[in-house]
Amino acid sequence: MAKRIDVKDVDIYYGKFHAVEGVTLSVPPRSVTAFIGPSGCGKSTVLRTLNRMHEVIPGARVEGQVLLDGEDIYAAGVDPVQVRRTIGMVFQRPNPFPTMSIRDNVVAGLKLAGVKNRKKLDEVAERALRGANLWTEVKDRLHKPGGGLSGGQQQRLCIARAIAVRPDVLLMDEPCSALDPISTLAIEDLIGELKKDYTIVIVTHNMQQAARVSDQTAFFNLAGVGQPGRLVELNDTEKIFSNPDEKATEDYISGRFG
Ligand SMILES: Nc1ncnc2c1ncn2[C@@H]1O[C@H](COP(=O)(O)OP(=O)(O)OP(=O)(O)O)[C@@H](O)[C@H]1O
Repeated sequence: MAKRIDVKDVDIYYGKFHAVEGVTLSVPPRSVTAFIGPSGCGKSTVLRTLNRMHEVIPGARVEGQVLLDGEDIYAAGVDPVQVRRTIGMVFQRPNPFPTMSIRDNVVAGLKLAGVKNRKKLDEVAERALRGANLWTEVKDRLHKPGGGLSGGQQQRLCIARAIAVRPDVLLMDEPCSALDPISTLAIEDLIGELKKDYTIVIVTHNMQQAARVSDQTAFFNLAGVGQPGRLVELNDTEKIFSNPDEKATEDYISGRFG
């Protein structure tokens, strides 16, 4: 079930380095939000704090609140592993387990959670692969290794793996940057389908992609070298790309900056 995300006054540090300052934003359920901005402004850093993935980086630290349907994911007693199951993530480079079968890749999370029933696992694998628009391409080779698929198929396999555990939110960190244009379009179409069921946040360097897939766009920027990244503007995607409120946004999207 798609849920709403509210980020409230979040600051993010890597050790002593203040990477991101004062970010407040909301992501409605069943919508796509794109994060855009120049390299190093903190897009991936903010994305990772939405499911506590930054905690795997030594020294990374967050101040502020991230609420999932009003519940603070950083509250005492909240299990980060559970948070990451509820808020799934797809990375820049497709990262299936290469020697594991396609079917086992998809249900890896469920198996880890102790689900053993073969029929149930087969059902989930089919549902997730259909959801990721990959079923017809792989249904006759489910027991072949995931590493044998094309890059675009591998990325859809990773999306299937993410949705197999029925998350509420899907985070995507430049999911098409390693893909060719045809595979990119397949993923973009898929994002359009998935937003009927999920809340989606996508980091992208490709502004046309942000314009094509997202409902709202967040533009991040740096005030200067060595300064923390900040959220400059969050608005409807149509407005960001036609008549943004901030001059810095307009300069960036019109190519006068970055
Ligand atoms: N693991 C890390 N350890 C230390 N500093 C980091 C780490 N990851 C990112 N940073 C720093 O935090 C800042 C924000 O980086 P981040 O990767 O979030 O930016 P980004 O906007 O996603 O950039 P890009 O578009 O190039 O991927 C940068 O100054 C970066 O060097």
